Amino acid sequence: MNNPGNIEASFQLAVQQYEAMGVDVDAALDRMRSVEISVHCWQGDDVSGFEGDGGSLGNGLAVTGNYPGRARNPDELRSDLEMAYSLIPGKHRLNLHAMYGEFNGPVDRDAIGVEHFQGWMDWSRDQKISLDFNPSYFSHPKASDGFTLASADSGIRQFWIDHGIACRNIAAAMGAAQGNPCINNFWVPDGYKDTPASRQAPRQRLADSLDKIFAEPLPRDQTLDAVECKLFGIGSESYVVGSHEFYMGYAISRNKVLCLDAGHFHPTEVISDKISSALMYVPELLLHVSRGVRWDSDHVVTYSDELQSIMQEIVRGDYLDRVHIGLDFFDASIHRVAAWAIGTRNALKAMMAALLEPVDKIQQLERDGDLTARLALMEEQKTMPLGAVWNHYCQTAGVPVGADWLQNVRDYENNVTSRRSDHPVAL
Ligand SMILES: C[C@H](O)[C@H](O)[C@@H](O)C(=O)CO
Ligand SMILES: [Mn+2]
Repeated sequence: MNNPGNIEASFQLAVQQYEAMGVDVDAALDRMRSVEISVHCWQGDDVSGFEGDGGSLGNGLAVTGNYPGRARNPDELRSDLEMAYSLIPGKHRLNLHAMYGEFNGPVDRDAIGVEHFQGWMDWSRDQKISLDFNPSYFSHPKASDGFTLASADSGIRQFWIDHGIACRNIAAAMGAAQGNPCINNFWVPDGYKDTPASRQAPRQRLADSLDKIFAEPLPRDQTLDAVECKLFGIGSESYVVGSHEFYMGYAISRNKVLCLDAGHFHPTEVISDKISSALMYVPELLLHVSRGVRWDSDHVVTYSDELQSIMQEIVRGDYLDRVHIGLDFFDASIHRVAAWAIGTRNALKAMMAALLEPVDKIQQLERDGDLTARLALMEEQKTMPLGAVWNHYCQTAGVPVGADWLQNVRDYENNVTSRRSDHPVAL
């Protein structure tokens, strides 16, 4: 257990060190408090959803691990999320997928409505947690050949267009209820395992389907449409219809939010370097902060160089108002609440490090052509006492300091998640 007095004393020393570097720690903490991370619901149940048809995960998504105690219904998922939020400093959002509605019987995806998300909306109001949303274009019989909105079958396309329209209306209702835009992110898995004969035709169909979905303008203070590209998936190794170039062009030409997922590019390609380019041409970005290991493996976000670079880019470019930060990982080999806590705390810690940089100073050095001092100061940043400021931030936010949160998860595991059987429980 961390000692509160030591935490405060370490913080005061850290403030002096940052001040000596020209950094205003109070100002950084003020900005930090306004950073909202959209926590993804799907880490809590291995992307299963609550449609109750026992269908398996498909369309290029794979979750590995069999740690006991996944959430089996919305109440369990909400309970697990509340536990996770209690370990994370600040006020954050929830990113909900359409397959997580409360359906009380078979409701196909083209027929979902706001009523199926009323429970989530009530919960979000009570918890003061804003919602984001996603249509679910996977794990469904009408996506079993790997094609949805880009299908050559007009009936299949229409089904998924109707799903997209239904999801936009749900997202707009969520945004109206919460008083801020619900980001509605479209990830469409369509693609071929092997070399296509026409790369063009599916892309024309995808653009046409999306145009039909987005035909009705919805108030931007209620919902913002985002589109997410991908390089390849399991089973779509040779060709993904919604590639980076496809969605970059689509987002620019249709004034949409572009979603960049850290696991959706070549292994050595980083999204941190795309942020400033994309924001020259699209109004806003959504990030899916993830961690690919050799492929888009959706590992829990660690405090990696790329995570730090992503947050540095957001801060150095002054993009905090134009970049929405969401998470996208799913690991079933460790406790799922711990996965949320580790990944979200790391994302926030990296944001704090970026906010504690002497940005004006290093950018001035760069303008002056003093690249030696620029590198020297950037390197000094790496051993500044970030941990002391982070611990203070956690303590004052009323969440566990250091690794103390792990005991909370252990207690929750003993009292709650370990008592769940592996069999789904009906609502
Ligand atoms: C479940 C999510 O929508 C999904 O992970 C998507 O965002 C993605 O990244 C697919 O690879
Ligand atoms: Mn993603």
